[in-house]
Amino acid sequence: MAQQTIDDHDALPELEAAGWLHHSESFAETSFWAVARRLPAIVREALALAWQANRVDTIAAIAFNVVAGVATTFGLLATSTVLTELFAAGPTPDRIAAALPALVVAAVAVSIRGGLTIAAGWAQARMAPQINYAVELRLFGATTAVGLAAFDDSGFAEEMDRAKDRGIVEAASIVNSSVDLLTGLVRVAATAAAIAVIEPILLPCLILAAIPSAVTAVRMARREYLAMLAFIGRRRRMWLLGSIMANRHTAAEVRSYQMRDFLLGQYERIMRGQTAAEMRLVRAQTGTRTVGAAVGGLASLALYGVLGWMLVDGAIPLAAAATALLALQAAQMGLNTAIYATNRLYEDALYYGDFRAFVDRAWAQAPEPSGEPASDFAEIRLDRASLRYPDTDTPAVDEVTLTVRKGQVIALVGENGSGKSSLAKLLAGLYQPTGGTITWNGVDVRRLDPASRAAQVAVITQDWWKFPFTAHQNIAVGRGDRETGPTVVDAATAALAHEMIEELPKGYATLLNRQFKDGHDLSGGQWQRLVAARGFYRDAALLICDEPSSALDARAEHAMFQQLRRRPDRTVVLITHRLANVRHADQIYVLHHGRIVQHGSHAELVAAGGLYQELFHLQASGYLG
Ligand SMILES: Nc1ncnc2c1ncn2[C@@H]1O[C@H](COP(=O)(O)OP(=O)(O)OP(=O)(O)O)[C@@H](O)[C@H]1O
Repeated sequence: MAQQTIDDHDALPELEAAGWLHHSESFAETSFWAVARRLPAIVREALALAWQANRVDTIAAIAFNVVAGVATTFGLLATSTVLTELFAAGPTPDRIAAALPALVVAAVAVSIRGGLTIAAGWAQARMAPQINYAVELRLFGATTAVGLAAFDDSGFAEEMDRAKDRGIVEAASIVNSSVDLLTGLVRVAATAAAIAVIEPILLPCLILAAIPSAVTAVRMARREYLAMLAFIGRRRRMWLLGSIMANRHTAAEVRSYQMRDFLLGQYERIMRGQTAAEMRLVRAQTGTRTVGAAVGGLASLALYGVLGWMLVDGAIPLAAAATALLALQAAQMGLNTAIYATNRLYEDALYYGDFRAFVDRAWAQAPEPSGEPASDFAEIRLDRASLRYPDTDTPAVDEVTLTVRKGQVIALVGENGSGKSSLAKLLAGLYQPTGGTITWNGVDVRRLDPASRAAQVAVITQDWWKFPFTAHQNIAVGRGDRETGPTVVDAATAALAHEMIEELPKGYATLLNRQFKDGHDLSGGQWQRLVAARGFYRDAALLICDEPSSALDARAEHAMFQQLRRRPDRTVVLITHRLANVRHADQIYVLHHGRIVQHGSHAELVAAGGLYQELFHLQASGYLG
């Protein structure tokens, strides 16, 4: 038989662009003119952003640039007077003496312009950190508010990455580019004013000469952005592979399964495609730049040709022609600044647009903070409640009807994938049902304020995260606003975690992450005790425990289930595969393919026969001789 390789099974399928990206693509396909039309709105938006960050700096950056522009006009006009006086007939000392006042004005104007430009740059540079501050808070405010269901959309994670990686940076950048654009335009206007005074016909020629550069700049920005969209799937895959190959948590598995060749091979294959695509982009951009520069050069040549022709023709005196030349050069520099800023602004605005769209969409998927406050928990009832995840054919929870009352211990059991965790998430309010209803003390949960309901629920999840906080913080985050109730030590003691924490190098103050100095890691079971302590610390009326003992040793498991016994003021919903631990539950629900197929007490279910009895006997037989 031929040897099978991992690639035979397409181990890493292509990562397709997600649905969330479509909006950005259609925007990116807009034309040059559409962009030009959008430009004022982008600038307005950038200024609003700057205004929110710091009004004084915003006003300073704009005002200093405008006044510097006015100084430029005066400088040029003064230069024109200087040249006229110098080129006039008469003895040289007289000519110099006549030019002197204008020379002083020109020198003062240049000094003022230089000083103001530095001051404007200072104000502009101050804005970036302040904008970053505001925008980062805005992003993470949204990512933490969005409902859990949003994370089931593959595009959400992708767009979140982009908003985080590029969107934040671009916010400060669009402000910068907008101020640069204004600066460039002010310079052009200032020099144009001087040109208009000296020789108006040169003005339209100047504008015509600038068109090739503008078109080139926008073309290049569009192509860059579209390429980024096309690259994103590949880059994401490279990032995923890179994080497997250079990660402390994966290092052991990568070595024990000897995955090195496979991972490097996959990386190389993707990298090859990516490198080729980036080279193609560089070639295309250089082509566009070359054509743009050639056409732009010819246009400038034509402009100077017009000036030369006017001079030869006697339509313009020599002094005016010399000043016009200076003004044209200054105007072209201003135009270049403006065009370069437009180019950056266009590209940055595309990224920033993604960021904004992401934040808006995330907020649209955040639970409404309105609704009536949830009264103290007495009963939660599911009536034919279903949960179907996006893009799945079958519901994970299928028309489940059950009631959980205060003081009860309820168990959910069933084989892998039968829907236990999904049902627990519905009970916890992490998802809204996609069918049927859920009522909390008789009120439809959709009418309740989500935060007041969540405050009464604690979930000890199956797939917890190792938060890089201290041991104390890892427990205390269970309820950040604790005023009464158990202390962190009480909760740790209940979860059999206290002694283990005391033995850490800095006890409760030990940082639980090896990637930082003096950081420490825990074993799987030790982490699980800490996670349970967090759940106990939350001290909620409805405690949902999803496989809380999967990594615990026999003693810790025993202690854990002692803690989970019936208490009149608390309700426990317990998910476990170790059926010995659910014997004392008031009601056991057996799930299969998302449906409740049996329910009753342990004795009733064992006596009834069926799935529960089968699973229980299978497990029990392991303990018998
Ligand atoms: N976020 C999700 N998106 C899409 N499908 C999901 C998601 N989470 C779970 N599922 C699917 O829903 C079904 C039920 O999963 P669930 O995690 O609720 O099962 P479970 O009974 O808790 O399993 P286990 O005993 O293995 O923990 C499974 O088919 C699973 O693949």
